[in-house]
Amino acid sequence: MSKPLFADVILPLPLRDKFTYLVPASFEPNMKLGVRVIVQFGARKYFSALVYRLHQEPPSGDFDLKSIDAILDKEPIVNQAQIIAWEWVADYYCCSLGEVFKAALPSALKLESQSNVSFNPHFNMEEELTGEEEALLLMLQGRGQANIKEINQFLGRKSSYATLKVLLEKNAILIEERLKDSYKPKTIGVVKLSDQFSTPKAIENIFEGIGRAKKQRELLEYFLAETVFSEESQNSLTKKELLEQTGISDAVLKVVVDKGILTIEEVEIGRLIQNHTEEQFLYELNEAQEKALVQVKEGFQTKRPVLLHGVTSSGKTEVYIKLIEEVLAQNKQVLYLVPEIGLTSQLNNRLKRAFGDRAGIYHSKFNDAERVEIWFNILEEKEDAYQVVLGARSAVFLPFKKLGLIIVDEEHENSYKQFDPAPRYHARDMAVVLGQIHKAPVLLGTATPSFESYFNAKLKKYALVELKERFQGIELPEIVVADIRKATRQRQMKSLLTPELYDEVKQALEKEEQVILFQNRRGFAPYMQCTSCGWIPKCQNCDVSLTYHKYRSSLVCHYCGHTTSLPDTCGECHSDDIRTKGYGTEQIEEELGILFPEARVARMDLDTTRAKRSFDQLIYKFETKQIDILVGTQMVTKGLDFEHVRVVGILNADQMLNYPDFRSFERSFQLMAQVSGRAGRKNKRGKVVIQTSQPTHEVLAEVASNSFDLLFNRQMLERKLFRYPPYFRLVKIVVKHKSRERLDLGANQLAAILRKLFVNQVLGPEYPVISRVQTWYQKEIWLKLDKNKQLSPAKKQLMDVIGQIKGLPNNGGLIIYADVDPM
Ligand SMILES: Nc1ncnc2c1ncn2[C@@H]1O[C@H](COP(=O)(O)OP(=O)(O)OP(=O)(O)O)[C@@H](O)[C@H]1O
Ligand SMILES: [Zn+2]
Repeated sequence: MSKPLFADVILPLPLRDKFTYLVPASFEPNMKLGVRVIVQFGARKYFSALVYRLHQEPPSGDFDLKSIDAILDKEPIVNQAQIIAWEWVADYYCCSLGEVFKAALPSALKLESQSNVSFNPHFNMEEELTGEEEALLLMLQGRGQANIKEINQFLGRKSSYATLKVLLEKNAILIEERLKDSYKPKTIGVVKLSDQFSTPKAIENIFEGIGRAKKQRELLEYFLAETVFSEESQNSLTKKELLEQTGISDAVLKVVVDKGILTIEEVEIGRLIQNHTEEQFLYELNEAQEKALVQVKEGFQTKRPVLLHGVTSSGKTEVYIKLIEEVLAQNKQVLYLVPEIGLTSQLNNRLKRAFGDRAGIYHSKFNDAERVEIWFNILEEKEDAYQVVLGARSAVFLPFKKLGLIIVDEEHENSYKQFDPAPRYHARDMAVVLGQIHKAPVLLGTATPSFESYFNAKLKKYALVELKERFQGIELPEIVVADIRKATRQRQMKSLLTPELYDEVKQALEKEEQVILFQNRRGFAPYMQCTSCGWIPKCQNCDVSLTYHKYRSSLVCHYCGHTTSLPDTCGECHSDDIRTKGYGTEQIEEELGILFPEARVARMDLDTTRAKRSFDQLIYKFETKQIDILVGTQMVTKGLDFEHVRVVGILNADQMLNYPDFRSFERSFQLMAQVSGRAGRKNKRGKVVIQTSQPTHEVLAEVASNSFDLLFNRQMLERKLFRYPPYFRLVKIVVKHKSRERLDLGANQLAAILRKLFVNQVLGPEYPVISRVQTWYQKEIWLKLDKNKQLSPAKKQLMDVIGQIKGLPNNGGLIIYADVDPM
């Protein structure tokens, strides 16, 4: 007898280990790395797990070794390069492979015990069944589908898996129904003559069956005229065309079908081939771009990532497009990352113009079926697979096989970092790793580099290429700093606008030019306050004030969504004089309507862009000048390319500059330079007005003179002194508990052990700016690790300590996780 085979599988759980199962002998021939299997875990739970390793070493320990219950895939659904990347993510970001697995796969490819079970329509009814099996099948047939819990209830058992397994083997049910269901290929109805009318002779008698039914006759006549009697003599019409052209109802067609004259067949069509786009043209690069292109390629030769630092509107995108063209010519794939979904539609149009249907988008707002289809297209290298994938963060997990180039646009953006849940990965850094795995060049592009990347360039870990001029040689916008306090003192404020900004907006409108106004607060007012006692309405679940949203006339928590109506009286002193404080985008929009009644104003923030296409619609309207002034949060700042924007206003720079974080100056600079960069991109120089009550702030002077190096050098001294990135590596350890006392206890225990191990590299525990979110109190401990020392052992120690603390009695209900390179 041959030795038994074992499979180590990855379960979609935050557990650190791999789990070993026995492969039943009958499964052995079909067992492969990278296929999904159904396994039992714990007493009652079933999961789809991924086969990670196959071997013949029996696991040690005398526990009850379970077998694999079913194999879900014929072929692997992930490739080897992906697994290597996952291992890196799990190791570097201190999480389990299971968590990476969970994040990487479109959810339709993960089924858990909630999965739906349904009756298999192809089931052979002659098959012998027990009474219970039959009852269950009847139930499934009647209801269409049921989840495992419902089936347990139906059978009156804790676990019905044994029964399901038998039915699965008999081909009576589909467990992967949720997968099949959402991944069902899209079909269209095609109408044909039924077989008995396949000869011309038979057609002569075709109307006999119709009799005098007028509508049926009309329908059939049209069908015949367009098919057998037409010049092209095609043999079918789509149902849609037939009904639309004749204006006859579906019911009439059904009668003709029931009479056995016509048949309708459902034919699969690719879901993604929606609008075909022809490749049109590529722009010729100008001299500066051409030079940058050559330098980028030289950088690639050295096998290092290249940082392309080009001012806003210098034409970086066109340089990328040229590079992509060359990679496609070698028949390789390109991954083009952008920090936000909102950016994909403008860019996609530019890519389609150059590469037609070879370019396409992938991101998390797509529905499951679309994502699965893209996944398999790429995995199986199908004909209509995108060769250029434009995507947000999650696109790094696609099953690429032959990546020839990775572009990370706006590489400085924080939204590349996943905040919650694990894996808390940074897509830019993962792109660099993917580049190593695939031996593919990596290009990071931005007008305002992150300090991390710029530092890497200074250390020659990255090659640096610069583009210092705007395309067409238009000067960068003129930046004016406007003093809010002075204007208020002199009573010159026009509502929320300083006279400087008001005048610029007014002039722009007169000349039919466009304006962007930026304020990083949505809602009407960030908070309300009682004028007599100072009381501020706060969220019941979080330690934050509630934001006033006027259009909903309610107070909303931006951390947990908790919504309440407006208070009539103060919660403390019962005074009825409660006023709004500060202002968000909603208020600016309203005020502009009063200041410039003739202007068309629109707002772009989370509240106005929830619907799937709303963002694209706003951009389209602004592009086509149906909007004069666009008010928005950071959504308006990045990457967008508009022709007619002349004026950009930053309503309040103080909030950014005063934010308590070691990166706040770096971020303020990036944000202000980026939003300014939307002005004067074509034809004429733009103008930017920054409103502030600290007009002499050095960061503002640096933004105004576009002195990135000045800011960088100054800030880097501080980073070194206070041991912050990019000199040191940070790990933030977040501890949460519903009880404040238990949190304090657990956090202190953890910090004490960490101090023993890491001595003076430990900071905290401390409450972060917001000490309670969604009813959880939270504290943070920070590790500052030496970059030149091995990180892996330190992280392993850390994870061990975390496990140890969680396991202590009294620490139930404590959540602890590590966030490596927190943003
Ligand atoms: N060689 C070229 N020929 C024609 N048009 C060009 C060329 N290069 C750039 N442009 C146009 O100039 C504008 C700005 O270029 P692009 O959007 O590529 O700049 P960018 O450097 O990516 O800017 P940002 O950093 O602000 O996103 C675009 O409308 C682009 O189409
Ligand atoms: Zn809240």
